[in-house]
Amino acid sequence: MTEKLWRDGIAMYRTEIDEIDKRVVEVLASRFEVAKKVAALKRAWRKPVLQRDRAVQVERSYIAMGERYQLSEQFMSRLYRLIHEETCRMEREMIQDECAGQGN
Ligand SMILES: C=C(O[C@@H]1C=C(C(=O)O)C=C[C@H]1O)C(=O)O
Repeated sequence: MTEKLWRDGIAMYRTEIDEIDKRVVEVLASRFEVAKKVAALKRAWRKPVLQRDRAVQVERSYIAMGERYQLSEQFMSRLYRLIHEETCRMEREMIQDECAGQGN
């Protein structure tokens, strides 16, 4: 094995990882875009940002999806909670912005 084989091999895999990461960020951004629409609906209907039952249901579904790919329950749970926390933060920010815009 020469050093060049290592460098070519790792470079190839890292390019692959970089492309996948780009897709991960794009998918996350599109999820947050939908959450902005949810926030607009909640604002109109005066509903709370945090919907605990739904969050529990989605977390379970993350864990179940992860199982199919041998991803640990702990990882899937932490991943969803992180996404959920940021989604709620963004929804609240958006709802507050709209309130400010309407002079409330
Ligand atoms: C997107 C929503 O708002 C919040 C965010 C959720 C999520 O990111 O999965 C789930 C429930 C809510 O706490 C929603 O109510 O569906």
